[in-house]
Amino acid sequence: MTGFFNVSDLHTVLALAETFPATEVEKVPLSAALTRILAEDVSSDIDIPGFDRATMDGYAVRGADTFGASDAAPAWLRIAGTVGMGEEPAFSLSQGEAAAISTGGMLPQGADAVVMVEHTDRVDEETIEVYRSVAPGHHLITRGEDFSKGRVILTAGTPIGAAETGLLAASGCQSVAVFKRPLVGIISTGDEVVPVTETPKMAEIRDVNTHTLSAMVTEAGGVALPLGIAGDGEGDLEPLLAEALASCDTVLISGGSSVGMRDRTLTAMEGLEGSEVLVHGIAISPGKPTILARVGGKPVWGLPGHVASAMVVFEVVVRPFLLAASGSEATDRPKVPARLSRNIASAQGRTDFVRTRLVPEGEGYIAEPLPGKSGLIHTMVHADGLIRIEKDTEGLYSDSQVTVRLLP
Ligand SMILES: Nc1nc2c(c(=O)[nH]1)N[C@H]1C(S)=C(S)[C@@H](COP(=O)(O)OP(=O)(O)OC[C@H]3O[C@@H](n4cnc5c(N)ncnc54)[C@H](O)[C@@H]3O)O[C@H]1N2
Ligand code: MOO
Repeated sequence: MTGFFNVSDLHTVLALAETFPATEVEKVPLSAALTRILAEDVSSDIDIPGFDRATMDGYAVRGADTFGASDAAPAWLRIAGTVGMGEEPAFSLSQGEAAAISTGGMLPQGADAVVMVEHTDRVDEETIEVYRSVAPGHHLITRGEDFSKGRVILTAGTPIGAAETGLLAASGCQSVAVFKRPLVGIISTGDEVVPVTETPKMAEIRDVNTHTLSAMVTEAGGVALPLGIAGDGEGDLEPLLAEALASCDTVLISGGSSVGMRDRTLTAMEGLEGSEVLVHGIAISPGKPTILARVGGKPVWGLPGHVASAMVVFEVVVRPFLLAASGSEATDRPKVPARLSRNIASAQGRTDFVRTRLVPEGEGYIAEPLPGKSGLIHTMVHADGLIRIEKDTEGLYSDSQVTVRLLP
């Protein structure tokens, strides 16, 4: 029987991510750029904003003209004009002058501040009283204050969220260069595994992994292509694997990655032309029986069949590869500190990922490890995050401070 001859450390496996190429680049309209990963640096074609702009309704003034102004001793200013929205003022302010302006209006030449309308009174058609002094720069956004022309405003590798979309719009990007979403073929294996459409007979189970893995691929920015269920017989997996490799950037096979008599994933991978098995066994728990092969430059993964193991391996191992392939720089999940509710034992020599619930306690959280076998999906349903226990640690004591990596 084959054994795990060469169990690799997690960091050694993760370092392999950079040996796989990123996906190609495509241009998408700005309206379709949300959640995509920027493939090139973007700079603005204009200063943003392109002019000094009022942030309050009131009067554009020269700040110095208002110094010392108060309710008891207001400053008197002459109204030189009114600024129209979207119009460049055709006049400038001289000493002792003000211009009526609305929020977003362009300051006339000579003005360097805005006084709010509620701090003024109109004496007559030509004159206002100002009751507060305003320093130069007050109540305005200066030209280029958000971004200046030609400066890189977003770098390649940035995930495009709502704010980035707004910035791209402000800088005139109608179409955006993004990495293509990696297409991920997903195959389940096992004579006992039946599709969701069937009621399992005794000794059969419904296919869970196709669905959890598809969801996780989508969440990681990929496109999932479920390809069905392969039986455990000799040659059952090969046609689906060939189909996956012909069309996909990455392939995930769940089940059959261990050392049992019907575990054929490794054999199928080794039988592919030009395949190179890079990993057979990772020093993590759950997830030790994980395989990674390179076939035609593409990663082909054999994930454990146990439902929670497959999810944890995807989260801590496969996801970083997918993000790297999508050009994304952001791989870390948010983490929160928490107080551990009980002792957790851990074997030396492997990195453990403990499924954990978070219970609010005062300003922070208690981390409650979820005991449960890795074949139980409910442990993942109830988990808010994972506690990582390093391989040279024997365990963690109750009440110790831990860091919980949040699951989406
Ligand atoms: N002698 C040993 N046996 C096992 C070891 C070991 O080191 N020595 N490792 C165990 C661990 S840990 C895991 S994890 C599993 C992984 O085994 P496989 O990847 O070969 O997976 P299977 O045997 O095919 O299935 C395991 C389990 O998961 C169920 N399964 C499979 N696919 C699906 C699916 N798509 N949806 C739902 N459930 C699925 C399957 O019915 C089995 O119950 O090996 C241990 N054994
Ligand atoms: O390592 Mo297995 O993946 O515990 O369930």
